[in-house]
Amino acid sequence: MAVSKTGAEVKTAIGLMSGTSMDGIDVALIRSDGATIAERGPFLTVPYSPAFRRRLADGLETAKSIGRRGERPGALGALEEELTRLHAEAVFAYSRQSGIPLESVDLIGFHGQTVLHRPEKGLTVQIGDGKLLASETGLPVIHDMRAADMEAGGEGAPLAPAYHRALAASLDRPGPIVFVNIGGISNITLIGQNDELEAFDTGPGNALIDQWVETKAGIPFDQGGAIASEGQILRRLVDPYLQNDFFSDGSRRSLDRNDFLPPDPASADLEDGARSLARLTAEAIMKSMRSMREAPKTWIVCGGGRCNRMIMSDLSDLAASQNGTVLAAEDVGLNGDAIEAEAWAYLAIRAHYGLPLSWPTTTGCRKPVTGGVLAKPKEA
Ligand SMILES: Nc1ncnc2c1ncn2[C@@H]1O[C@H](COP(=O)(O)OP(=O)(O)OP(=O)(O)O)[C@@H](O)[C@H]1O
Ligand SMILES: CC(=O)N[C@H]1[C@@H]2OC[C@@H](O2)[C@@H](O)[C@@H]1O[C@H](C)C(=O)O
Repeated sequence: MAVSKTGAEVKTAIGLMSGTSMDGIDVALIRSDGATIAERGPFLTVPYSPAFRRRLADGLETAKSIGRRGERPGALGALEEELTRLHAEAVFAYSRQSGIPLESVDLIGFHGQTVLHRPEKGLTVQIGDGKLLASETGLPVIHDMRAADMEAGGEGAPLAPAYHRALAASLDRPGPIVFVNIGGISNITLIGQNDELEAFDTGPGNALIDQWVETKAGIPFDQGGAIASEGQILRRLVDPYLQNDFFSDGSRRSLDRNDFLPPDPASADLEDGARSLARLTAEAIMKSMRSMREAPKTWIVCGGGRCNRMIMSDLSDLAASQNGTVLAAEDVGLNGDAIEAEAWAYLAIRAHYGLPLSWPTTTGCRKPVTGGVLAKPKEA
């Protein structure tokens, strides 16, 4: 039995993330005592079929009518069951492909799929049946990690900051360090010189770009930013988004996928739209950063948006004006696709030890709060 410097036993957890891009299930593994990272395991992504992605998109529409987090109107209950079974299959595929036996795993950290996030109403809904996943995999599952934070007055997101801080501690880079996750929505975590955290969502990530290129050209995303690289920035597209109250009133720190909607398809050609929306992602990050107490020296970008070279070059130029250096996660030895799934594994271990998952400066909760609901597999 491995015991860490803090005296707590090192646990092995698999993390499962289905993010706002709704492109598939990310699977990762972490060994930790809930504080330091002892090991990061291999990573697997299991893409959803186009048909399942469409059902998830329909599920987001259906979920708009939810008033309490347990409600599952229409086909949402059936979707939840199928999503959970796909997660169980992803766990088995991960074990098979990595050669890691499930008997060596202590816990699963299960995010599920966010179908509605209305923090102003104290409502966040992730579909994903923890009990079913526990019985399918035979492993204890920690799920519903956003709920306790909301009950403590937080917005239920972002929760990855605890893990970003643990990663920052393992890197030999000048601080302050900021982690920038560019998924469907973008979010950041600043780790200050004294290890204090400041975190929030910053606006659209790739979701608007994905919707734009899908509508205009029938393709799911702008690979490498190739389409954007052929276009011009249209301020008439970018600026109205930056006028959104989210950036000025400071009352919200987290976003729903539907808080920002794509431009009218007739408003620009394919390339100019993609270029303008890539610019928007970078400018929204910078605009949100202005409220930070310290200017970061090292920027580490994770999530699929780091593969869009136009987002990365815009962000690099904007950060350079404040003496910041922008790096992709891979430049510092991390896997930029794996970080959110790793975070859910790490958070499961923290939840197991009753350690905080969120703080007033990350989600707006009243005091540091742990979370997660444990679902145990039935005794054989
Ligand atoms: N090679 C690539 N080039 C450009 N963009 C890419 C590439 N690969 C992925 N992306 C973008 O990244 C998105 C997926 O990112 P990611 O998996 O980080 O999001 P997510 O985890 O679903 O979202 P969130 O972090 O908001 O929950 C895709 O929808 C696509 O827009
Ligand atoms: C409610 C919800 O699912 N929020 C997600 C979403 O995707 C990115 C951003 O918005 C972030 O706030 C969060 O996910 C990450 C993993 C988090 O909680 O840190």
